Amino acid sequence: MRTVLDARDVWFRYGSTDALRGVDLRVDAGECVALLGANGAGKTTLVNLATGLLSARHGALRTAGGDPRRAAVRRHLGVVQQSFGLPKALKVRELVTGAAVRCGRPAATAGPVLAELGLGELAGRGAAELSGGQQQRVRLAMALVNEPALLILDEPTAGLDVSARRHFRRVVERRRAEGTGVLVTTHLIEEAAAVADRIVVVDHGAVLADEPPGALANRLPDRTVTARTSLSRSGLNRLPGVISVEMRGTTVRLGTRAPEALLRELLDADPGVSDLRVEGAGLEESVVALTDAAAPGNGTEEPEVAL
Ligand SMILES: Nc1ncnc2c1ncn2[C@@H]1O[C@H](COP(=O)(O)OP(=O)(O)OP(=O)(O)O)[C@@H](O)[C@H]1O
Repeated sequence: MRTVLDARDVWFRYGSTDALRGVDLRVDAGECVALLGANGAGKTTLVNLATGLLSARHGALRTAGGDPRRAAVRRHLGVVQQSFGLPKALKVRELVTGAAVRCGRPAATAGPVLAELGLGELAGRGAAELSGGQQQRVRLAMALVNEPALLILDEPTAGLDVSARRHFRRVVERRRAEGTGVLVTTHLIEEAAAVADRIVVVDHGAVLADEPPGALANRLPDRTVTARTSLSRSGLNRLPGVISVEMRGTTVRLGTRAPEALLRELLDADPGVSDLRVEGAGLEESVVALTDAAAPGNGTEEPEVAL
């Protein structure tokens, strides 16, 4: 299998902030990898390294064709980033045609891509006259028009409605079936699970997990039980069904996949427990679970987790 993104032991620092700390990441042709992390985890920094905007302080990063800092290599990339503003003076057709020509493709390649993305009727409109969702479709058209070996999508469906999101995914899926590798960043577990062959979880610039969605889901909590209790961290960790433990004073948040059984155990272990609440679990609990799992002693020791 051809590799279209290969990052090895990549480190990057802004001033005194280590944004990436020894990241390994690989995307093969025809594969979709989701980079999942909370705000500030390091996703955009990695994307900026993969698109040649930044240079790694240490480590090696190659995309299809070689070093993405070289313009000839970037021609094999398609990138969709919300922060990439569209020149307002240009019309949709000019934007997509321009993207094709800049990558050495005939201007005529724009037509089918505009049609595929439902932009045919908007082709004569100025970028300033488009809705946010329509602008995002234009960005995708510009990214696809050079038939990229690697498509990088940075939070691509943020702000899109359900049907636009579905359409966006279908278009990406089609390219993937044709052999394009896809790297998509998100902070939504559901989004990552819906689109990816593999999910790479990053936190504070380090990779916590790199697994297929099914395998990862079994290790992550889908509910949190919040309570006030006098039980210690190790006591809480020993309760059956506990996947993650966060303590804030006497309030604890327990990640689990079996909330009913855990509630029974908790009430048995501490009859004085109060303020019980069961809610859905999110990325924060997942990161705690993965951090705990990676810690010595499998998280059964007393030290506070770093969150
Ligand atoms: N230009 C910058 N100067 C200094 N620090 C920065 C800069 N850009 C990012 N950082 C820091 O680097 C770390 C990683 O940021 P990055 O933008 O890569 O995260 P992210 O996962 O993309 O977050 P988000 O989901 O909020 O976009 C954070 O601690 C952030 O504060």
